Amino acid sequence: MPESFRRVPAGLTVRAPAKINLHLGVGAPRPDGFHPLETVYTSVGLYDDVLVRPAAAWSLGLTAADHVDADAVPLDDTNIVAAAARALGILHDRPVVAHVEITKGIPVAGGLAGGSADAAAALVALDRLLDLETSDEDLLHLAAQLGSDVPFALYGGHALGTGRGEVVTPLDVNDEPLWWVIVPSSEGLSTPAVYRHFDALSPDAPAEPRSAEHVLKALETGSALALARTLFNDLQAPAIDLRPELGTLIAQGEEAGALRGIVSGSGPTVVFLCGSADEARGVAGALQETGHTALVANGPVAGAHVVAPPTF
Ligand SMILES: C[C@@](CO)(OP(=O)(O)O)[C@H](O)COP(=O)(O)OP(=O)(O)OC[C@H]1O[C@@H](n2ccc(N)nc2=O)[C@H](O)[C@@H]1O
Ligand SMILES: Nc1ncnc2c1ncn2[C@@H]1O[C@H](COP(=O)(O)OP(=O)(O)O)[C@@H](O)[C@H]1O
Repeated sequence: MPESFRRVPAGLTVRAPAKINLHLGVGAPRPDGFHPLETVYTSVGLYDDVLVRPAAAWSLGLTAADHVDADAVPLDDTNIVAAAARALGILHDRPVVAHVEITKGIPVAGGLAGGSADAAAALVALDRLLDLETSDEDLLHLAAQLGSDVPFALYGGHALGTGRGEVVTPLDVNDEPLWWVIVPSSEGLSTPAVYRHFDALSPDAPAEPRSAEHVLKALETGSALALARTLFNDLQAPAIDLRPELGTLIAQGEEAGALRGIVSGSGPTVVFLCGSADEARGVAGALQETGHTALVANGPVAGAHVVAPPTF
């Protein structure tokens, strides 16, 4: 083929999902300030996309869905995507620059790990764009440096999280789709603030976090009802103490037919596990009638993955 017909790929898009903690056991803070966790992550079909294009200098743009507060996302060096680019640059000892466009479907500061999804997507996208050939081991290591939830966003599926959440073991369990109704709040909650409130409310928290055994057993059965009975979140009490209306919302969704409602991670998003797609649509409709944003999604879904072929 003549050289003039060879085209250089102009960009690619990597998609990464939101997470829900099916179990979130939190222990007393460690000497480094982080809390030891035993958590079961699951990924759900609510996504952020990260598009990267070759560029001579770094630039970052954002487009957001209606239910996402775009103003809450910094576009300067403090964006976690910029931190991901710096971390890759340090590893490979070269500048990592690109034009990056984030398209956010995951609510900000919602307990759904949206920033972590962006970081994971950016690691994969920039690695591909610049042909860095970063090993999986190095990608996971960089992900853990960027945030406790970032390694899981690379994996997706169902997984056990230990350490401060960054030690991720994929779970080979029943992959029957689970149907969720996701209800974001108009204002986010700060993760560190919710952990601090956990410490204030639970001064005698045991060093070892509560085991995830019940959720793990329920996941093996593939029964949404069995799983609903075992959902557990140690950060729910502090999140509801900070935002009492979340308790009312949980009761409202359960009355509307959800098997169970629970605060997602550090909140304030509330997620409802439903028995089927139809039941999820019914619960979402009932909550929408009372003025809530209610999104239907299923999972588990894949972690960070390329969705668009290179554009020419
Ligand atoms: C609570 C969880 C549950 O999955 O998720 P979100 O609900 O925020 O999405 C996670 O632990 C959030 O993980 P992530 O948001 O990546 O946290 P990081 O950036 O690592 O840490 C932010 C801050 O949260 C607190 N933190 C985080 C993780 C942990 N195991 N113990 C902590 O005490 C610390 O104050 C830390 O400075
Ligand atoms: N790409 C990003 N997307 C969202 N938030 C970001 C991003 N980069 C930095 N942030 C900051 O991180 C904070 C936590 O964001 P997020 O990951 O959405 O929360 P959570 O862990 O509760 O899901 C935000 O309030 C924002 O200030």
